Amino acid sequence: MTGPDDTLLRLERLSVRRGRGGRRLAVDDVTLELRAGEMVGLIGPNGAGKTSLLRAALGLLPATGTSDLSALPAAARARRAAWLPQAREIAWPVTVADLVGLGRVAHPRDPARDGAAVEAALTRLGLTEMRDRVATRLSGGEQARVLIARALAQEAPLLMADEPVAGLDPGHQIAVMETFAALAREAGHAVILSLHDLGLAARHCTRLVMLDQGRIVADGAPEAVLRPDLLAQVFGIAAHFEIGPEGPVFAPLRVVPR
Ligand SMILES: Nc1ncnc2c1ncn2[C@@H]1O[C@H](COP(=O)(O)OP(=O)(O)OP(=O)(O)O)[C@@H](O)[C@H]1O
Repeated sequence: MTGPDDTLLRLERLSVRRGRGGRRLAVDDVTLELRAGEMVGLIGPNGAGKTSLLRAALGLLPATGTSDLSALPAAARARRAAWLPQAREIAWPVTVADLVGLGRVAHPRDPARDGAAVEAALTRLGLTEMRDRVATRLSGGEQARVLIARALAQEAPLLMADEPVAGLDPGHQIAVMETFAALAREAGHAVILSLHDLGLAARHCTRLVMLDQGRIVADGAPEAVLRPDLLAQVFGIAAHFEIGPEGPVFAPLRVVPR
C-alpha cells in the first residue's frame, strides 16, 4: 500500500478556493508528506484551513495541485485512509457493534477478519460493554468514540481525523490521543489530525504542522513549532511550554497583540 519510501500521503502545491466565486484561498500552495510512524497534529486558528486541507487531500473538495490519495479510485482510497470528519452524525438506530462494522465496507467480506477488526476497535475505545446499545441513544462523547472505533475498524494505514477529541472529557481525550499515537507507531501506519488543544498536540504528536491563512507557517517537532514568536503571530497568545519530567507541558497564558 505504501510507496517504497514509506510515504502515506503526498501533497504537492495543493490550493483550495472557497466562498462565492472562489474568492477565498482556504488552502494556499501546501506541500506536505506524511511517513509511516508519524502522528501529525494540524494546528491553526479558526478558519486557518485545517478542514479544507484534510478534505482536499481526500478528494472531497476540488483543489489545484496534487494529492496522491485523491488520485486513487474510491475503493483503493478507502483502503489507504480512514476519515473521521468533524460532523459526527449517526443517522440510523443501529447497535454500536453494527455501526463499527460499517468500517469494513471497503474490504472484501470476510466474517472472521471483519469480526476481529470490530472487536479490536471496540476494545481500543473501551466500548465492548456498549456493543449492543443503540448508537443514536448514546451521549455525544460516546457517539464520538463509536465513530473513532468505526474508523479504526477500517484498518487503513493512514488515519485522518478532523478535531476528533473535541467534546470528549479529559480522560477520553487523553485515551484517544494515546490510541492514535499507538496506532501511528504500528508498522506502516500514520495519523494526521486537526486539533485546537495545543497541550494535547504538544504531548502526543511527533510532528506539528501550523497553518495560518491557508499556508504552512511551521512544520516540525512540537518544541520547534510552538515557539513564542509563532504563537503570538498566528494565535495571538503567550504560553508556557516546558519539557518536564512527565514530558511536554503546554499551557496558553494570555492574549497578546499580533
Ligand atoms: N462551505 C464554505 N463555503 C465558503 N467558505 C468556506 C466554507 N467552509 C470554510 N470556508 C472558508 O475557508 C477557510 C478555511 O476554513 P476551514 O474550515 O478549512 O478552517 P479550519 O482551520 O478548519 O477552521 P476551524 O478551526 O474553525 O474548524 C475559512 O476562511 C472559511 O471561512
